[in-house]
Amino acid sequence: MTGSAAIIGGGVIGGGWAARFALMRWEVRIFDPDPEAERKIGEVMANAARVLPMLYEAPMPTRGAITYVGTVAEAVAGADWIQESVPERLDIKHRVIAEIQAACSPDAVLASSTSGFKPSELQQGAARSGQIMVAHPFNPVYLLPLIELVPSAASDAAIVTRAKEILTAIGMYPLHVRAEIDAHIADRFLEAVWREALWLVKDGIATTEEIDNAIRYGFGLRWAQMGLFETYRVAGGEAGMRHFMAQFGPCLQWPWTKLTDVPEFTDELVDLIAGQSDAQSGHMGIRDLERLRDNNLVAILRALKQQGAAAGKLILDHDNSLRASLGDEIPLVTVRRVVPVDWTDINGHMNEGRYGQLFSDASEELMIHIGADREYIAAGHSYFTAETSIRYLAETHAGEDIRVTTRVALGAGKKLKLWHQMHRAADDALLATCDQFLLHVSLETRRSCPPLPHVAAALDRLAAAHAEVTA
Ligand SMILES: NC(=O)C1=CN([C@@H]2O[C@H](COP(=O)(O)OP(=O)(O)OC[C@H]3O[C@@H](n4cnc5c(N)ncnc54)[C@H](O)[C@@H]3O)[C@@H](O)[C@H]2O)C=CC1
Ligand SMILES: C[N+](C)(C)CC(=O)CC(=O)[O-]
Repeated sequence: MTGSAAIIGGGVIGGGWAARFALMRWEVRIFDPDPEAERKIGEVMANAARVLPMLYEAPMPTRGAITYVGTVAEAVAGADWIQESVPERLDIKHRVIAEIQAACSPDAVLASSTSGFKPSELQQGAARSGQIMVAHPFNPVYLLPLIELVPSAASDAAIVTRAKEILTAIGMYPLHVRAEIDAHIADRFLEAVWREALWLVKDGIATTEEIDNAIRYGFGLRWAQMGLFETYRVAGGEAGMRHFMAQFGPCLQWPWTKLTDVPEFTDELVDLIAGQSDAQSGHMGIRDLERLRDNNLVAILRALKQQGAAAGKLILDHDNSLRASLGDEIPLVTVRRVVPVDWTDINGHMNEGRYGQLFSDASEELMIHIGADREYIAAGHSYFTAETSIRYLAETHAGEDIRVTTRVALGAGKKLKLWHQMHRAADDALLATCDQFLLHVSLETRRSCPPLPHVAAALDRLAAAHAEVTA
């Protein structure tokens, strides 16, 4: 699914939305009065274009065009999705929504990135409340899939359903917040943690760095994969959640929490926190920190994807939906993808083991093409690799767009010989070649045997076509 998106307000969050939509093939128009907006969004886009494709094994869709326009009306005319990401002030949001509704289609989704306002507050005085809802993202919007989708009672159910479909199609996870509440679900949670952290710094119990370490070396890792309740269920041992609550429930009466009590945000507290934060991370620029954060997120998300867990499961499903079946071009393009950060080694280039993986992926794609697919394997037949010879011809780096092409050099009886070539998309440089010999096997006897007739016939056709071109 694709369409056109209007981004109103192109700061940290609007820029992230623009990148997410454009990288998923949407045409994007942006309005932001800041004369620096184009430069800033360009930098967000560069970050996003480097890392988002690393989450996928499938080739990314063709990138949608991004256009900067001079008025809200130009941005929203004909747009299917309008994302308001102006500063967190209700008066500004009301003014901007009025301007948007004067020029947009009544059927368009009009979503706000607001961290705290309820949709009914945004709808006050609106020309058409039905199309307005909250779609609250998380920074960086181009990597983190969660969107808190919050309609009010006045929101149009059909438009909300469409909003969910669009978000899913661009790889996001719309969490439908059923009852509107200030700061939705996740920001209430973040605020609670933030308040406790402020107290701990103010009272001199911990520094900003010690608090960050308390999160990232421990429970922060658990939260990314199981969240809060599932984590605690496991912590209850064999007796599960009931036992956990019996043991820890009463503690809430103890002085363990100051959550209802807000520390005064004095200049002194701001100086204390800002000073500690400078001491902790001031040696790195914001862009360096963003890069570090993005690389770590890619590695975590890819690990979760490998396990089919939490946000990784979502990316896996989205990846599968982006996969296209092979055409009949010669040679066949069997892999088209971006090299992820977690594939590099101590030399800063792609580890040699990953070449093997890529050529193996290419063979699997070819197997699917000739009918030796999952069903065929489930029925007890497959190909095993017997010999591989790889030549590494040039360095390959994280973030590079690569493709593998495959020719059938021999397809006779149980023998299959493939010739793979790996190229960098940017300059067509030949990066590596692979000579691979496979044998058709019975998964029952684990011994070689001829393929079933339909696979043999498909292989014959492909081998003949490839031989013709090579001759
Ligand atoms: N920064 C964050 O971590 C998150 C922020 N949000 C929400 O996203 C919204 C935007 O926040 P940020 O991007 O952080 O702010 P920001 O300050 O980075 O960006 C706001 C942008 O709006 C532009 N702007 C101001 N008036 C405008 C107008 N009348 N029309 C169009 N553009 C206008 C500004 O020039 C600026 O580029 C807020 O509602 C915020 O609560 C949501 C999730 C996370
Ligand atoms: C601090 N914040 C309220 C703007 C945070 C968010 O809204 C979500 C996030 O990305 O942490």
